[in-house]
Amino acid sequence: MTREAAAASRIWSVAEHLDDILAHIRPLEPRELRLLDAQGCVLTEDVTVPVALPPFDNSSMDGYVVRTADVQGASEEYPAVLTVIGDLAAGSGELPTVGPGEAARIMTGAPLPPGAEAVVPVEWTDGGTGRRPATTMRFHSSAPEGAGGEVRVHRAAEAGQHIRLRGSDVQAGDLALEAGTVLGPPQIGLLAAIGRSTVRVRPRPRVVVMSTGSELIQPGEELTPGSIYDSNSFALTAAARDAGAIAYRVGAIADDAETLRTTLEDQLARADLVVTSGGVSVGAYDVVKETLSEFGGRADEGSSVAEGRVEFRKIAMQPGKPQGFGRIGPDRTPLLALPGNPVSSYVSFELFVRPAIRALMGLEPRECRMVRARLEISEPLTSPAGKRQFLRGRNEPPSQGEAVGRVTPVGGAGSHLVAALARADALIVIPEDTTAVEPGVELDVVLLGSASSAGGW
Ligand SMILES: Nc1nc2c(c(=O)[nH]1)N[C@H]1C(S)=C(S)[C@@H](COP(=O)(O)OP(=O)(O)OC[C@H]3O[C@@H](n4cnc5c(N)ncnc54)[C@H](O)[C@@H]3O)O[C@H]1N2
Ligand code: MOO
Repeated sequence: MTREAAAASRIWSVAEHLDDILAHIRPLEPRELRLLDAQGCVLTEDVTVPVALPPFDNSSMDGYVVRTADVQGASEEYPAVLTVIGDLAAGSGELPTVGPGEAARIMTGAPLPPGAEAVVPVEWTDGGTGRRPATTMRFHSSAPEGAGGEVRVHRAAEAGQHIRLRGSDVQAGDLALEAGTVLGPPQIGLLAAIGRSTVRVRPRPRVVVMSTGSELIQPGEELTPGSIYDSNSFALTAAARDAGAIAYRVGAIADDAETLRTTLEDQLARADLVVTSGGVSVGAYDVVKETLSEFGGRADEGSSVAEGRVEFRKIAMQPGKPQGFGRIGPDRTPLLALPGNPVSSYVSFELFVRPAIRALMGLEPRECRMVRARLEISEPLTSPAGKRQFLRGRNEPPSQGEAVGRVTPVGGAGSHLVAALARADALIVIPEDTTAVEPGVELDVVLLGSASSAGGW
């Protein structure tokens, strides 16, 4: 038997196919990116703090800076009466010295002037009005003569009260973020706070999504007899973005080997990963299989994948049985060829493409949002022997007192059921050796897409 024939007759498990894909994917080389372009990416450098945060002692309240001795024992009945010598706003440069019997108005974040020992919030004073305790402050002037007048302080303050000390967040030389950190919003905020404008990360992979099939019409155009709208290129591009990639959608390519080959050659220039849909089963027009089995192939020894060819396999799963994987072109760009049935291609994305994108980003590829749930059905279900079945379902988390949640199938097992897929938020996993499932049985459930990252409020 030829190697191709042997490969074609072998049935791969879901795990074997994924293992093979991941064994042939290396994380992308790190690059220096601007902060917002690095969102969701893995940091590849240890980032140290160049200057302390906060960079200077500053007020945590709008109020007055005082010397503690001046306000000792102060009360509403016997207020401490202080002369106001100026205004300090956040960003103030020149600072007046606060002497005995003096105070300066200060805003949150403004630097502490010399002589000041504590901040009394404006609510502890009359706000300079000579009346009842104040609730707000009005702008005066940074000039001492403009700030004017007196303030009555109604409460004592301890040294350091309402003051944020220089370096109380991080000190110069501290490790701000360790290599390996995934940059979410707070990490990007910290990098900006310490003055970094760019950072070294593994970039988002560029994923080219191509659907194939002469029957495909782009949404917005007229359907002709026998044609259908190309939905896979949209679903897969959206899924690639959802997984963190920069995704390029290439509209449907006709079932023509030459067109497919030249389009692929063009697209390889901007691809870290290529995803195709359709043309991988045994039909007469399955050009993806025909074209890619040969694409960039070399006659040397080793596996097809190492040679820069795409190998087509049968996976013990439903939907998603026919799959192709290989590395093509001069850079040996990984390519996953997914089956054309819309549910099959989307399920294949979640099982194989999402981990591949994560691997390229340097993230843990197999991080799977899996929960256990009890199956809510009225009649027993059957499942094909020897295949792992992924039924679409709606998942409900456990109610109070329940150990596991519930999952209800949506639509049937048919891999053309896009409307049911759009109502689903989970895949119900029926193991290979299970051919019948009873109501109430507990099963693994894969939570789909970004729905799974919702916080547990
Ligand atoms: N004799 C056999 N026939 C089939 C087998 C088999 O083993 N023996 N496998 C079936 C399975 S399982 C699947 S899955 C499909 C895979 O087919 P292809 O990857 O070759 O895909 P196509 O034939 O191109 O299309 C299948 C189906 O999906 C529709 N489609 C394709 N692309 C899109 C798109 N971009 N948007 C929306 N819908 C799309 C297409 O019109 C077909 O209806 O093969 C089975 N057959
Ligand atoms: O992938 Mo087919 O069963 O996977 O429709």
